[in-house]
Amino acid sequence: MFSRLARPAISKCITQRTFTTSSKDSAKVAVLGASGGIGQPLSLLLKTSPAISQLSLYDIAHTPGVAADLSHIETPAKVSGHMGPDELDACLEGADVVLIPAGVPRKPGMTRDDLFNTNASIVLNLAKACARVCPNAILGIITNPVNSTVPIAAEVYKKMGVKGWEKRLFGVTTLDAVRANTFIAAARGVDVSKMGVPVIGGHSGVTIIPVISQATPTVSFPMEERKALTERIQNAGTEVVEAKAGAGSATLSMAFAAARFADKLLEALAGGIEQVECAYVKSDQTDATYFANPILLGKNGVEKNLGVGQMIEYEVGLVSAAMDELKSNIKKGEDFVAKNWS
Ligand SMILES: NC(=O)c1ccc[n+]([C@@H]2O[C@H](COP(=O)([O-])OP(=O)(O)OC[C@H]3O[C@@H](n4cnc5c(N)ncnc54)[C@H](O)[C@@H]3O)[C@@H](O)[C@H]2O)c1
Ligand SMILES: O=C(O)C[C@H](O)C(=O)O
Repeated sequence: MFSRLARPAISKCITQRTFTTSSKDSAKVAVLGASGGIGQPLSLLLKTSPAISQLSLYDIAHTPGVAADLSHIETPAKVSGHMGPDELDACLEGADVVLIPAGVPRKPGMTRDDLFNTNASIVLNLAKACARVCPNAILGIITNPVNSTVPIAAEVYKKMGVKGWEKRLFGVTTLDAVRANTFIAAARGVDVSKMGVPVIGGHSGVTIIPVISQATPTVSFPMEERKALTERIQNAGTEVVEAKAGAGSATLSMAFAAARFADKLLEALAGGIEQVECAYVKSDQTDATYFANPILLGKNGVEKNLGVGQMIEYEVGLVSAAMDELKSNIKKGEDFVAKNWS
């Protein structure tokens, strides 16, 4: 019942930042929403990446200050700050990777879907600019609700005739795996830097599905404890929102997660060692047309979708329970672009 997949290890801590590629492969990375709670610590972590030669920061506010501050750090990446729509194209020109944490976060009592009305149009407009200025860049969307904002960006790319976007568009769900690794390693006293737990599905409530039966190293739990851990991982975002009591949602752990995703992506794009990370992508693995599971990253983005793998009955039930919400979130994003396209 507890079968595991033969696939490269999913978890590698950012503190083990080992790049096999040389600086000549250095990339331009753009962060849209760079002055925010996620944007600032994420930009800090990216500034320390040996794989980045140019860090280009965009926001509607405060970017000159954030860029000036980061530019004093004694690492090679050159930093530029761009503020307001007139400077968006300059930020994106020549970008290899664009990370988008622009948009409003939750307050206590809200669901991620409650952010749709504000964040959908932000992502639509930013995706339009990316499709026009850097259509071949890899796009990593952090803005919630991820289950819907990724389909929004996809519809924009389709409408603007961008080819091959399916390999380059990612919903960044790395934080779910980071949390699963942390909680499960702690529950079993395992070295967290060696823990790898795939988290599949989407990025909200029941659509977050930790596949504990595929954890490496193997861990075993009685069913009650397995359920409790699963629910804690599903509700971890809300745990932070409530603890911050109106001051936003996860920012520091999210910045760590997005930087880890970027590290792996940049290593893979430069032709280094193959990397695996769970991410929410265009998918034919289930009935949902977008689905997160382990992805083999390569020179062009998605090298291979590694699929959901074998699961125990409990986890199969979690996938079934997620389907209605996931499909409706996807449709909501697609319908939004259809109704608001101009
Ligand atoms: N994918 C995940 O796992 C995950 C985790 C945590 C948070 N999030 C989401 O990330 C988003 C950002 O969270 P935060 O805590 O950084 O919020 P924040 O409010 O601290 O920062 C958001 C930033 O976006 C900027 N912004 C707003 N509209 C913009 C636009 N049109 N163009 C460029 N920038 C714009 C704001 O000026 C601000 O600096 C939220 O939607 C949140 O729900 C996702
Ligand atoms: O919970 C949130 O609203 C932010 C983010 O999606 C998270 O999982 O922390």
